[in-house]
Amino acid sequence: MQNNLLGHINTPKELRLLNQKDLPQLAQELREFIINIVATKEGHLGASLGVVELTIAIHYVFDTPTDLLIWDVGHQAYGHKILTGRKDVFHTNRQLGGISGFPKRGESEFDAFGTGHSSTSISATLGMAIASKLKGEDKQHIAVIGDASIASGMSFEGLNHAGVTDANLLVILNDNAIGIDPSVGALKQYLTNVKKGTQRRNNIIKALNFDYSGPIDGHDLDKIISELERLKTVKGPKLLHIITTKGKGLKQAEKDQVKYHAPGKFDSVTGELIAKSTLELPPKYQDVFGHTIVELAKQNEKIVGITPAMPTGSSLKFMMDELPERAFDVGIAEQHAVTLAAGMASQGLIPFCNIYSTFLQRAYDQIIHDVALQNLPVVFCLDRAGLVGQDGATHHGVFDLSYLRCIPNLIIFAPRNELELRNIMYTAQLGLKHPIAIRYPRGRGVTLDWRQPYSKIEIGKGIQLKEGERLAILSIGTIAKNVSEAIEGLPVSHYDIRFAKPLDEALLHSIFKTHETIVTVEDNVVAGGFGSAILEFVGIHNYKNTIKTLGVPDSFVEHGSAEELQALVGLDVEGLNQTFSDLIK
Ligand SMILES: Cc1ncc(C[n+]2csc(CCOP(=O)(O)OP(=O)(O)O)c2C)c(N)n1
Ligand SMILES: CC(=O)[C@@H](O)[C@H](O)COP(=O)(O)O
Ligand SMILES: [Mg+2]
Repeated sequence: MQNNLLGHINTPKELRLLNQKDLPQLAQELREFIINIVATKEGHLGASLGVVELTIAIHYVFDTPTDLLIWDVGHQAYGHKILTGRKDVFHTNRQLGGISGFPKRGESEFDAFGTGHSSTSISATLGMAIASKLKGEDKQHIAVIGDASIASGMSFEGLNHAGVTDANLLVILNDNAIGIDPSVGALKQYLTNVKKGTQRRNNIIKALNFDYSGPIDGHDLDKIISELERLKTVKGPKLLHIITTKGKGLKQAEKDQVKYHAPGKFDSVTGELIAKSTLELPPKYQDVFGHTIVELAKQNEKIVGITPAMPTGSSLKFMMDELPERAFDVGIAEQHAVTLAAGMASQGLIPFCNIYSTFLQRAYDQIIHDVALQNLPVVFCLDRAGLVGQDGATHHGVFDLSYLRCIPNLIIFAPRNELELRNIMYTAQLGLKHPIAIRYPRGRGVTLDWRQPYSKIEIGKGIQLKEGERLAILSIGTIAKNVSEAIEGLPVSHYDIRFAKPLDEALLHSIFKTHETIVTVEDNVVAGGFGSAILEFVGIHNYKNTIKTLGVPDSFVEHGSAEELQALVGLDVEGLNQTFSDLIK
């Protein structure tokens, strides 16, 4: 047997020169390559390990990049990146200045479509197939989508459309029966029945006019290759159902698929996680949310919890474990999650709808039309607000203040620390007359002793944190920590305005009358965000003070650690200190 096949392969063209019998060895080498690098550099692991054979087979059979290949979400595309010219830079994956953790058009001609958010692949690939037809081009269009992502509404919109076209579209359903957390819903049950052969006659995919084949073993290279060769000759929309194991090839990753979705650092030989000491560290905001909702829900039976497919990430899992009948994982279905919450609120329940800030973008009309317009008191908990770090541009939660602030009826609050998060959750469940959005970041807070007695927060009230002269700094949310450190020793005032809406106008009037220069600080884009709200206030009241708005600039911020990215946009302690010091010179 030939040794070190991967070492000689940099492109799919070179891959296609291999003898098919050597491909299992290549699969083994590719797996080891991924494991070795992700073990130290971190990133998504299980999904890429599960599609190693599929990745090789697709590039072996199809003429990529002429044939167009789209990876849904894209967190499983590490093997694809390595086989398409990025092996030597793969160690820079997700790091500042390095390659992206997701497919990206600007990064490679093999990345036919940028992804990161799920369930876009069928629509995008169908669009490409229709474009090829109109342009008279003869090529293949392949979407690879997981069992959790295909259950999303957008995927069904794509399938529904594709089924009445003659588009040359191949959808490969990579069914490993898990998303990040175990897949949920009736479709999961349906797919299980298909696998058991009890659903042969009423095939949903066939009913949508697709040529359905499978299910086949997605780790059997010969089987996949021969099926892909056959499908290449079939006209119209086709769906190949393959069964794989998430984490395939690393024992621990196969066993604990949730943990090894993105495990952090681990031992590449044993697979054991490298434990970080969490002693004496403040809690994650997610865990504060998770424990607090359980505490509150035990006292208030109207409280329900909702997550679209992120129970572990959001820590709603704590409530799902303790109060399973009142906590709902609805799958990758942000739009449904929001309107479901609206329905519940219309009947007197108090839904805490926890959605990552970036994923809530998908449910924008539902927030306006179903929640705010009817003034239903849904409690939105927007996790991962601000710069999230290595997931990069697709995942930063830096738009929410802008996209929410223009919506009537909606209260928008950003806690400065864990206690504020607990207290606003406590306040919200006491009963609000409006919906509220509470935004907080990924990761740890600042307060070790965070389980303190609850106190009610007055809606629309900001607070002064430090008294100074001339310069007033107005911050919102957890960026207050950087501001506090940056102003140590400086004669400036610092206010935590807390509510982007409604603004504390009385406090603002007093600030504008006592300070010449005002600086706003937020970890949201400056366009339309908190600073813009202050500028609107200034315009309405005709203040002549000098105003400076600091935040994320009007461009997409790439990947890197959250600290590096904050520094990049001038929101780190040093950058803020420099700006403030210059202003009081
Ligand atoms: C719109 C959206 N919601 C949620 C997520 C978070 N997310 C990323 S991967 C994933 C699970 C995907 O599961 P599946 O499609 O089965 O792929 P697998 O990881 O099993 O390969 C989720 C929920 C996302 N990327 N996009
Ligand atoms: C691919 C994807 O969308 C998720 O896996 C995301 O990376 C999770 O982010 P957190 O690690 O912040 O939960
Ligand atoms: Mg899956």
